[in-house]
Amino acid sequence: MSLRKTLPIHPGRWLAIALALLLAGCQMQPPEPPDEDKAAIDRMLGLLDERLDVAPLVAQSKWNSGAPIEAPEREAQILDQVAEDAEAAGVDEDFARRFFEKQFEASKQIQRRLHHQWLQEGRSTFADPPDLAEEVRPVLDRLTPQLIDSLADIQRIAAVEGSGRYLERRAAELVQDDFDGEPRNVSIQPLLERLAR
Ligand SMILES: C=C(O[C@@H]1C=C(C(=O)O)C=C[C@H]1O)C(=O)O
Repeated sequence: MSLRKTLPIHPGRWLAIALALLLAGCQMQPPEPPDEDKAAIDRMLGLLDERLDVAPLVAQSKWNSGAPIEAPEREAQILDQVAEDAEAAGVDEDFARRFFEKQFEASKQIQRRLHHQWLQEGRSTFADPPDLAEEVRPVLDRLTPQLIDSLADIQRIAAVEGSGRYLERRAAELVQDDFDGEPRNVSIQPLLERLAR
């Protein structure tokens, strides 16, 4: 039996079939946010990465001074400022609060892991540790208003289809994956909860 008989499709039909397949393929692609929303998400992820990078400096400074990793009065002070700035930027206060609480958690996770590691290694003090109050906390304080501006962007694009999926994918590229990426996951969690898939 010839091929022509087993597959009796008129040559002209192939074009229609190819077009139909192409269209079906397009519909199967998950939606992507517009470029400017992608840029806003990338900006947020860059800031999260910068904030996580500060944690080892905090850990060094506390290793030398013996200060506790948990500093609840410092967290409360940041949250007061956050509440004020969030209101001015039109960011939902509960969202901002939860977001920063997760950033504290991620930072403390890194600090605890490092202290644990240094304890195991029997590490002595660092020769030239950064000063927590004078050098390290000011870096975090400079990031806070930038993060709040970025939260305003995130809030604006929260309903954009595919924004959560895009953030998750880009986090793997733009945010450090130290300690098996656990601090990264903690830091992006409040954003993933907010953004549409
Ligand atoms: C970074 C510090 O350690 C912890 C984490 C904080 C943060 O991420 O901003 C704030 C206070 C501490 O509970 C610090 O003491 O400054």
